[in-house]
Amino acid sequence: MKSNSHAVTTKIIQKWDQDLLFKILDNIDDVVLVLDSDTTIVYANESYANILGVPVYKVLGCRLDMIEPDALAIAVLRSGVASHGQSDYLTSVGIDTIGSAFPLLENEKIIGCVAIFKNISEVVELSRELERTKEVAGYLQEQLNHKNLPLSFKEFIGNNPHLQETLELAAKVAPTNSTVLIRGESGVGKGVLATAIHNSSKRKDKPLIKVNSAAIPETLLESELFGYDEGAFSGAKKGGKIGKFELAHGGTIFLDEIGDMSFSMQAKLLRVLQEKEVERVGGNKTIKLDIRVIAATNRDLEKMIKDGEFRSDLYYRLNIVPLHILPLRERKDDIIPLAKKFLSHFSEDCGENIILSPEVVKIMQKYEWPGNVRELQNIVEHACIVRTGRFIEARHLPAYLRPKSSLKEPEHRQLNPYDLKEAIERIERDLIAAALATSNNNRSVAIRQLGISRRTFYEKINKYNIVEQSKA
Ligand SMILES: Nc1ncnc2c1ncn2[C@@H]1O[C@H](COP(=O)(O)OP(=O)(O)OP(=O)(O)O)[C@@H](O)[C@H]1O
Repeated sequence: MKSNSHAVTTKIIQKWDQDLLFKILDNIDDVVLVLDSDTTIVYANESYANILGVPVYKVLGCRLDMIEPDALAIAVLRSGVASHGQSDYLTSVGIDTIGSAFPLLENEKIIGCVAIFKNISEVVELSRELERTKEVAGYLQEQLNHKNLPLSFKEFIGNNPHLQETLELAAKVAPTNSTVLIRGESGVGKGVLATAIHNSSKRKDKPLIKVNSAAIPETLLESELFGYDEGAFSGAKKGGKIGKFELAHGGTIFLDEIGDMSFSMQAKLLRVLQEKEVERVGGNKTIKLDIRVIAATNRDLEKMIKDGEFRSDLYYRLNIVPLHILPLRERKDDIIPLAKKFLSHFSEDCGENIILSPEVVKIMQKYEWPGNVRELQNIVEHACIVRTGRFIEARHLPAYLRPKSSLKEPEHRQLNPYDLKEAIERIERDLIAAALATSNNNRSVAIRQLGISRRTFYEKINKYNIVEQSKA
């Protein structure tokens, strides 16, 4: 079949000689390269010279393993196995290529290799541009998700759809004077949400007074909340003391941990909320109040009512607009954006761009976060302090978060700090993981940053078992 098609060609072209063949090869856009068995370049067409930027005669006779030791053609020459449609990065000239290579055999012996490939740097650049555009689109989408939310809500990080619903409802109720009850586990951001609501209300220029009912001893809570008059009790300050309710006049009072308030205190609080006036302890004057109430709790108030621990009348008074913030384990999509937000604070402080390694991303996504966002924030802060370079690695996390294998390592084998091979491997592994993390898992960008060939890159990610994460 092949000899037939050649026969037809020779009929059309009468003078079939080497010059003509070379002219044809020089006029095609793809690079054609012929190597002999020791990788010496025995033929290169004009396209190759164009890529290199030097005339062909300068490369003829040169050994490719000296110019481009990781080139696909060399691997084909050594293995004897042809390769088709394979992409390759030419480190010496900094271009991405795609092509094929096949060995030349004579008496079953490899005597050389032919490589045909094209420069796809423009395509790679376009795909990189596409990646960048996607990133921008993602960012704009994020902005759009927040489009209905007032500016003060931008501080509240989280794109989880359920969370967004909560934020939208919060934004709707914010400009009103309605009482809001924020529910959610400890550390989910109830305080942050209360601040966002206050800051987007008409009261934003007036005080937001926070009271943590669980942190104030029962005996002091009443006077803390309502204030006292001089001589109200032994040890009372001269001139009395203004209470938190009075302080919040014109603004908002945030009653945190409302479920931890004693039953008798609940009755006093209810009276103040109903009457909208307060009487200082030991005083006989009522003080009119203009306040907005935001309460929060991590307790199961409904169960507490059943158990006789929480007053149902106060519950109904507070539960006018309930807002529930999901625990972090139920909105895992928010973990990395939150971690990045905290990282950006530390990065700003130290003037460095601190980055999470892919392994850390994986660990964070897997973990259940019983302490919610507060725990995440603490862990990021801890890691930023103990890290030595720009990258946060698993070893910078608290021991309870680290994978067992990395904890066990020192027990099983004594690390020799002078073992050069091990040290180089460690650095290689860390750099590749870091390059992937910084490039958002864009392999081409990572390869370029690392300055290694695509093949070497793949060999190494297999060798070190580096697992890329979904884009953070
Ligand atoms: N969505 C969020 N965006 C940014 N920071 C957040 C977010 N949620 C929580 N945080 C941060 O996490 C920490 C804990 O938040 P916050 O105090 O509001 O939680 P909480 O639910 O009120 O906790 P507790 O019930 O223990 O009072 C704070 O430092 C806060 O800045």
